[in-house]
Amino acid sequence: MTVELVELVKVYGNKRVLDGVSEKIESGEFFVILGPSGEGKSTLLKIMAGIEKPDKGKIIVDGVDVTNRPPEKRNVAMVFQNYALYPNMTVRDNIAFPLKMKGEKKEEIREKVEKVAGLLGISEILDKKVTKISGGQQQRVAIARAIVRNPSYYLLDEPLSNLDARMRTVARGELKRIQKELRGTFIYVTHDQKEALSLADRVAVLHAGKFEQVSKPKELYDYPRTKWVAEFIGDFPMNFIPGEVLGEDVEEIGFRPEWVSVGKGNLVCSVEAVEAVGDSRYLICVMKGYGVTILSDEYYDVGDEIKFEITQFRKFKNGMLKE
Ligand SMILES: Nc1ncnc2c1ncn2[C@@H]1O[C@H](COP(=O)(O)OP(=O)(O)OP(=O)(O)O)[C@@H](O)[C@H]1O
Repeated sequence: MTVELVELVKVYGNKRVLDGVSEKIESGEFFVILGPSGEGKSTLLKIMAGIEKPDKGKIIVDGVDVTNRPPEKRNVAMVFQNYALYPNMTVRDNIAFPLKMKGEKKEEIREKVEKVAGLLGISEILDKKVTKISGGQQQRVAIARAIVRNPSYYLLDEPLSNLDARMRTVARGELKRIQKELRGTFIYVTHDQKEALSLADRVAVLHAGKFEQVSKPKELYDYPRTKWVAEFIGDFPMNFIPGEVLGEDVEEIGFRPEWVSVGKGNLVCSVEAVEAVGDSRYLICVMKGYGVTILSDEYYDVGDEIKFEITQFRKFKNGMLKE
């Protein structure tokens, strides 16, 4: 199902949390909404769910205006950060619950629950109480319960945030697989840019009440449309220096820490701090009075002077990519 956001506006008190958000989310797309805390991601998701009403704008699902429909009339699956399972029930009964509420037949329920449990790899624990399974398993039960109704679209609000770092990486891969198998339209909210880049078909960066950029992950990383996006995406922000420092006739030059070749070239900087990540080192340096971070495979120490050249860069003017 396609989900169309049309000029959505939401105001709380005197704060315009959403200030005209528009985008068409395609059927079967894994669409990630990314932004720092407090930018209105959850508000946007709640509007899509029908829990909150927009002050202006519309939500169109497969051509039908659902803006004024309550959640139960939208056939939408929701998985939130603080999913609540029914603690006194088994895994099976938790997953079956929404189907029972709909009055489906016992045999049908059984079939559907077993199918979705297989998809999520929790068939073995169906008859355990949810209080007797791990956090990661509980997370899957919550996802299973949300998807068992075969909804039109899926809304996920940081559903992996309760897992530890390693489990999260595994769970991401699984979620992507499930989405492909279901051919579902997944709309996923996170503040974690790594998560966004690894999961999404397209990422929408929410900033100042608008989608500042909607792009495929690689394009978002390589061609950020604004300086704000360039600094928000990446383990380290993109470096910015005035164009004239490099002899370029443009206001600012932006380059990522890895868009350099260290040990050659005619630029020189001095190392102020070193941050090791795996096999590589981020060298936090000063060049002609400007702070730059560059990635190096070689070992350098604080105080070293190093030569480098920039292998690719982007031009920016007034905070916008100039192309
Ligand atoms: N019901 C409400 N009443 C008043 N203000 C609200 C309400 N819900 C959210 N806000 C405010 O709207 C802004 C956006 O909140 P929202 O939860 O949507 O952000 P978020 O991007 O999801 O952040 P986080 O990642 O921290 O959850 C915040 O400033 C928040 O305080």
